[in-house]
Amino acid sequence: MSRGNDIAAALEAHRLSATLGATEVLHGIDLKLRAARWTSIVGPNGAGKSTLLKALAGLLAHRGEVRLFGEAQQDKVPARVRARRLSWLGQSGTGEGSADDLMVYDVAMLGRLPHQRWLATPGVADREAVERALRSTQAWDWRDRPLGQLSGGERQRVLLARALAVEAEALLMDEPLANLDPPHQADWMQIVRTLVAEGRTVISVLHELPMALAADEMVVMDQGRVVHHGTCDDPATHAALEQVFDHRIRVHRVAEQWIALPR
Ligand SMILES: Nc1ncnc2c1ncn2[C@@H]1O[C@H](COP(=O)(O)OP(=O)(O)OP(=O)(O)O)[C@@H](O)[C@H]1O
Repeated sequence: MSRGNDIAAALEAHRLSATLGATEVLHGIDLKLRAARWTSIVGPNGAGKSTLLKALAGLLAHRGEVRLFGEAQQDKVPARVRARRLSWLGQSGTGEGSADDLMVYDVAMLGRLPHQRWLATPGVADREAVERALRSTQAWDWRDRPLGQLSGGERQRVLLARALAVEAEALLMDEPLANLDPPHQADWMQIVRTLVAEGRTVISVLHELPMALAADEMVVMDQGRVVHHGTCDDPATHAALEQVFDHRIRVHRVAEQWIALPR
């Protein structure tokens, strides 16, 4: 179920379906994701979370409609304008191999491309945005190292910095915590809270349920459908979460946060 219609939406899906190979993996999804909120998307392996995120980001052919801040792709919004409004962090290791020879600084600077004129050199605003982003993920000290020489978690922090450097209104992240150690997971959550406090919208696919439950809202998926969309402190959201994981987990309140324990 989607939440009410009286809210400012950052992203909306109407009857969204997607087919991969010969298989339909998203089946007519209707969804309205609030602006200036952090929404987590959760569900079992193969539920369609990454596919939904890619379709919302405009990275995947689909049927139905996706609206970004009220504008449909069919409205012919120029790609560069869209790229300034929506930033994407894909699953770790997918599509990044070709960046291995690039220096960390240059990888983060790629996030500024939507702001730069064709073949123009980066300006002061670009350099400042990149430094802010690399410092916020504690990757600044590696700025002169090639991406390919970093560990999985270090690399993830650089790719997060690239996504932050866009300074977009909406950030879509697919498993952003992959490879991050607990302190950097906590840092990621702090970064997300700061972004949301600035009025930005964050949508993240997460397997780490306690982190996912720290979001404002949760979209619970199963078998290519959204089976629930609600706030993270709503008992109905916890019930939906337990249901899609076959009641193999249970949501508890511990030290003023929600956690999910195996049962
Ligand atoms: N290229 C493809 N061709 C056919 N089916 C695909 C293809 N890619 C993915 N799928 C299927 O689409 C479904 C949804 O995949 P998706 O990656 O969106 O799931 P997910 O919820 O993100 O899973 P996970 O938690 O394992 O990352 C899965 O059943 C998957 O096997």
